[in-house]
Amino acid sequence: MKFSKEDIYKALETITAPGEGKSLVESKSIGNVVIFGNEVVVDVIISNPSLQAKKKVEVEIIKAIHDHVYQKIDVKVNVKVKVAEPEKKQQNVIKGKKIDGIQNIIAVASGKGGVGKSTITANLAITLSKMGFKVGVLDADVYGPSMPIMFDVADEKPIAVNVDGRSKMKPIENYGVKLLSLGFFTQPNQAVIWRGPMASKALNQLIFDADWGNLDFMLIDLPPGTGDIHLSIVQAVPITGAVIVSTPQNIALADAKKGVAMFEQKNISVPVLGIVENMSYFTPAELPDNKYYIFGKNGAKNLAEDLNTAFLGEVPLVQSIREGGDVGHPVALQNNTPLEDAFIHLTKNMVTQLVKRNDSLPPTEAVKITTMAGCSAVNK
Ligand SMILES: Nc1ncnc2c1ncn2[C@@H]1O[C@H](COP(=O)(O)OP(=O)(O)OP(=O)(O)O)[C@@H](O)[C@H]1O
Repeated sequence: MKFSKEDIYKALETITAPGEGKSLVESKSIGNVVIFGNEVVVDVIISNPSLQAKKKVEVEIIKAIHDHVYQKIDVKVNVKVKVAEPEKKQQNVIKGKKIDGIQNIIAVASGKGGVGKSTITANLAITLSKMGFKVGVLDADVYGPSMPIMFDVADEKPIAVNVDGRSKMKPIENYGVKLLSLGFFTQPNQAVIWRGPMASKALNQLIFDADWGNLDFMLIDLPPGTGDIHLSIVQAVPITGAVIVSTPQNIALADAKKGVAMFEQKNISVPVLGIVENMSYFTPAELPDNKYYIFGKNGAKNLAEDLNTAFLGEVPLVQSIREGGDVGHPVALQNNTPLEDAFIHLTKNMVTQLVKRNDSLPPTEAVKITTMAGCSAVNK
């Protein structure tokens, strides 16, 4: 049976592009169609990153070609996820005032709430500190600042110190990490309603009116979502790169994709260092060789591949991670355990991506951390 590209395109016209109300052809979702004898390869680009959406479009394409052209065609479908193309020139521009003494600022974000962004931030910070870096954490999660509990300093209050004739807030320090959080200034049972400008003013004070000293890394734990606060922070602070945390679950991945798109937007242009998959699988203590993929398998890994960003690593769903956070003793403080290893792996990958990013940045816009390349943490 002979058939042409036109026959294939006609068949593809019968399929509606998800969320577009037009056919795959009309919405320009078909990247390419190649025919090799009895084999047809279709490249399709969709905007929904979930595995279900990819599978659905693949099945529809195969069926349409079989129904409308010929039953026995061997159809191969390559599904790619559409990413908002960052403008090449803009990508390396770091916005905001440089903060003296702070070398690299990393925003940790998630699209969806409750995926473990704060847990990952706390453990990354502790791992960086164990590797010998000077680390600070700014808890900017205005909706639920949890860092004071995770660092076991919930009852502390930052004091004012005099720095060069100016009064500044002194971060609280524990586990080798300096910490400031909006949580230090609110009552634990008080529901504070922050308006965007008010929250960003408070956060600006925690950044610029604080005595952070010299830091290799400041990690900013952002609130979940892609809102007002994020915009205020990225405009005020020269963020070196963003780390996106997601679980492998479809709804979390869809939100993580929005998070990546937010940082890559033309007027934000914060380089995304990569994606961390949290709660990748569960292993019961009594069956240490079994892995249960409760939220789905490899979702964040696939998303990272689709979005052409680095996959930084996976962290399992483990009771001790939750307990460690709740009692103020994060698991990264452990020595010689699989969980310590997981966070070391994650942290090394993040630093490696950061070094790559800084290498490609003009020297005036980002302070290179390649001076720390001698540190065993850096995989160059
Ligand atoms: N890998 C994990 N294994 C077990 N529990 C986890 C893991 N990661 C996070 N948790 C637990 O899940 C809950 C939510 O985590 P966390 O507060 O870090 O999420 P978040 O994304 O920062 O939430 P928020 O939306 O409030 O910012 C916490 O109780 C935490 O201890």
